[in-house]
Amino acid sequence: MASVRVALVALQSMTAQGWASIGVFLGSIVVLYALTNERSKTNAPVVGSAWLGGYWTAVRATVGLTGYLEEGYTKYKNTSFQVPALRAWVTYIQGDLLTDLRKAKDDVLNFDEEMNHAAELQYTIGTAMRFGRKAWHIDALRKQLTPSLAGIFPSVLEEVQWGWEKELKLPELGTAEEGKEWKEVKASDTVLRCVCRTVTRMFVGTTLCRNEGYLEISRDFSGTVITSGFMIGACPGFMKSWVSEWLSPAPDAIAKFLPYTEALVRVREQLKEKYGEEEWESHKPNDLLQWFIDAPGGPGPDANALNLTLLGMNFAAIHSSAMTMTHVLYNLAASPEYTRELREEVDACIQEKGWTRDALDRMIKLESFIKESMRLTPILVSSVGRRALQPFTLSDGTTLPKGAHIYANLWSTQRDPALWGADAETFDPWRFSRAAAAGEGGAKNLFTTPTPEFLFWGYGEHICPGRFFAAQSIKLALANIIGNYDVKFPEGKTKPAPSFFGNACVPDQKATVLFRRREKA
Ligand code: HEM
Repeated sequence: MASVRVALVALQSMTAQGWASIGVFLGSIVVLYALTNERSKTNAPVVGSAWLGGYWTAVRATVGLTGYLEEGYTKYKNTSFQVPALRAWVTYIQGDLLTDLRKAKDDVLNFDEEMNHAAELQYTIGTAMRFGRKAWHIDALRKQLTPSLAGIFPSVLEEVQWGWEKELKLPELGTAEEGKEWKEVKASDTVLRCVCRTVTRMFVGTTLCRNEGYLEISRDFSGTVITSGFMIGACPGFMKSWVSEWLSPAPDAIAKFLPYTEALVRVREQLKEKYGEEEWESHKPNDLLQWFIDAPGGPGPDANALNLTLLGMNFAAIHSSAMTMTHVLYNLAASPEYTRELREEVDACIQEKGWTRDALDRMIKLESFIKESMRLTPILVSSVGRRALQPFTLSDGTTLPKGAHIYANLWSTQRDPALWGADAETFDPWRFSRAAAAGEGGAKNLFTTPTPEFLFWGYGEHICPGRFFAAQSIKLALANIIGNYDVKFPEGKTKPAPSFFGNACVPDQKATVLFRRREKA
């Protein structure tokens, strides 16, 4: 309050000269903004207003991009349109134009450059960690992680079950504490903590996935990168490097993470020497760090390079999975009628196959429920972001100059009645399991299959390589919740609406849900 009072007094005593200086400063920011962003403008129609170089629309789109996406989708179906953002003009495509985006190679429409620009990675993380430059780490995810999903299933299961027990700390049923068995927890925090444990177990194994210090750095890192990237992105180009001096989370996180990575690598090298090359093969850990060390073309046991790449992977994996899972958990807590049906399926599969991957694969309704949540509450409202490295013309005649930014309109596509039926806006949990049971759609019903209608994981060459792991972990965590706990919203509360920030669709960060142990017959 005191600082507000000081500010008010300062404003009241401001001279005409003071006001003029503030006006000139703000005006220069808008002019600089307009001049810098003009370069990314295309000849596509503008949705919103080009007034003040688009600055006003850009400010409004920061928390209301979906409104512009819907307007553009309705007006320009199958063609492109553009909306200004604080960091640049962005061209959105939809419908048939997705084929252009899928076919374009990186030397024309580039993934890395767009990710670096969107999250200002060169300022927030540093150039050494730029997202997709080292293809060896993507190869490791595709060639090692996905085929290892069955092998790592028992450890992921153990971490999921241990993590939820640890975070919820529920009293046993029938103990003195009975009657207080419902426990209220902040949903987004609890999910983030559990997801971080699971991801860390897969990344570096058991040594660190229960180390609270390590988990804290992992959790905080991506969140800080995202928020500081947004703030830096909103500044005119000449200020970015200066602002990032204050905001970049990279140096701190890299320094804190390094001793852990060094210790892990050192122990592995010592063990390798002890066992000898041949025996090491059957003893070495089955985790991401080891796949990175062994990756052809990778850095080998260079702890500095591995440290940066692991942090980059944290950035890609943790908040994306946690936000997705929180959206799904809200849908679950909001619908006890669906939980009953899901529980029947989970119980039947576990009874027949135990807690195995086979059982999980048979939970078709659960997968449908999760996919429906991903469809209506995705974590990004536009995806498949690319930056033009050279001029490129889309098949509707839109010309992208060098430096232009292009995205697929995920939000409107995933809720278009022409693609999903008249009830496109309704949460229909069995939409995909029903189609599968009717023999319609085949693999299109799976929650990991990208299609031009389901852009949740991206599309084309850079489709998320972690999606099979992410989807399996989320499904497993949900099956664990349904099988072992009851969950609902507190009395009088319903599912909270997400909030929108830039391109992100963020599940409510404050809402609570109630958990209790499930009473089993
Ligand atoms: C629900 C969780 C996740 C979501 C929604 C998600 C979504 C995405 C999306 C939309 C892209 C861009 C694709 C494109 O532009 O076409 C992407 C790329 C990527 N994702 Fe994920 N992701 C998730 C989890 C993960 C996990 C768990 C990992 C690692 C284990 C991961 C690693 C990556 C990497 C490395 C890329 C860059 C691919 C490249 O450079 O070609 N993601 N993800």
